Amino acid sequence: MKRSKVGIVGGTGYTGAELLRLLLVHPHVEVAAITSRSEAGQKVGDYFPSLRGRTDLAFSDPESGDLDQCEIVFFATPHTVAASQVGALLAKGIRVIDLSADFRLADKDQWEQWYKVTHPAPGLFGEAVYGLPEVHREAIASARLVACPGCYPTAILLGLLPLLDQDFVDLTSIIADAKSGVSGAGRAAAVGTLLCETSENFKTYAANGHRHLPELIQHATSSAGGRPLGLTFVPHLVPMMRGMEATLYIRRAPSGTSESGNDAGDPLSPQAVHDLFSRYFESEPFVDVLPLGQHPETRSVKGTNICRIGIFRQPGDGPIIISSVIDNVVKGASGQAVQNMNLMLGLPEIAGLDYTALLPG
Ligand SMILES: NC(=O)C1=CN([C@@H]2O[C@H](COP(=O)(O)OP(=O)(O)OC[C@H]3O[C@@H](n4cnc5c(N)ncnc54)[C@H](OP(=O)(O)O)[C@@H]3O)[C@@H](O)[C@H]2O)C=CC1
Ligand SMILES: CC(=O)N[C@@H](CCC(=O)OP(=O)(O)O)C(=O)O
Repeated sequence: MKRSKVGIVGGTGYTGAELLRLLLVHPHVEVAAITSRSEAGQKVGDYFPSLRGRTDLAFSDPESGDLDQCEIVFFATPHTVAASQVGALLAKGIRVIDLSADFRLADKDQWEQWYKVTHPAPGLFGEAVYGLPEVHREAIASARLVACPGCYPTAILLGLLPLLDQDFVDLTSIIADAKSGVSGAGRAAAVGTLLCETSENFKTYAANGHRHLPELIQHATSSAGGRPLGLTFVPHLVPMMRGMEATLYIRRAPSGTSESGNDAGDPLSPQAVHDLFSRYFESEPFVDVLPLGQHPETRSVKGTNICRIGIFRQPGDGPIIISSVIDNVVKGASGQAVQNMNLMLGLPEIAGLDYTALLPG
């Protein structure tokens, strides 16, 4: 079978390197071009010793034209880079998967307010399909521009989805308490991610409003059929390299029944919520709903494209508690991008993504 040619813009960053790790052993595609401004001409295997012997590719300059041979190009670049460059690729019939936030929001003014810069491609607003396969699988398959979700929205939305269109849930009081490994900040991040700054330390950041908040609200509201949604989202930085955990607190709608959470017939009992999640994700290859009472761990998904979910409730009529874990660099970025690519190329969705986490890892 002929392999489809794919290219990567931003090959020296964390998500670019992770795309390489996944794509160089993918059975149906060939990485034909990978760009870096700073390392153009350098052999990929010399730059990343982990990839020695896996490829003869060298980084090329983004302006070299090497991407033109590709059927699909990934942008693993900071915000605004994809928006500046995708127009030219789309005009040549090349499909694009953007890992950055350039096309995740529907409203240009809102995007500019949160990203504090003028959007370089206003004409492409509304064009991209949001690359969360669990919601938009069919649209992704035929899309020419896919906007991969942020890592926090991936973990949080997957933990909320089955509940969003349920009348018994109070959508106005959801709390998402999320923690990310340091790699989430990218390789180019400076002092804030140094070992001395992050080890033996734990902190909130962007508690006044993280830029993933409008992305979360937009896509959760859409899955809730437009019902108004109130979400408090606070991210934390934890001293580990990879991994993300989101603890979600979801309360009963004021009009809902208020019997004890364990009563038969109570839609907010742990068993009922577990049944709902199990049915919802039954045929999803990358979402694993744990048996009741089991706590998901980030190390159980490290290096994999899996989102693992646990469901809990404390005695009384308190909130349902969902714990959702992903590897921020895989399901939160590059793995999800490959999952989207598989859909776009009509390949099995799990092709090149069937990994098990390292333990210990
Ligand atoms: N890290 C993570 O867990 C996640 C990251 N993301 C998003 O994915 C994108 C990439 O993130 P990450 O890999 O962490 O970032 P890094 O900072 O690690 O890498 C960025 C890459 O982009 C290249 N680059 C920078 N500026 C330009 C430019 N103007 N033109 C072309 N290439 C450029 C850099 O190479 P060079 O300078 O050599 O050209 C480098 O290879 C970001 O938008 C990020 O927000 C999304 C989800 C999770
Ligand atoms: C730990 C850390 O700093 N994480 C990043 C999120 C990474 C990500 O998904 O961001 P994009 O929306 O930029 O793609 C942050 O909070 O800004």
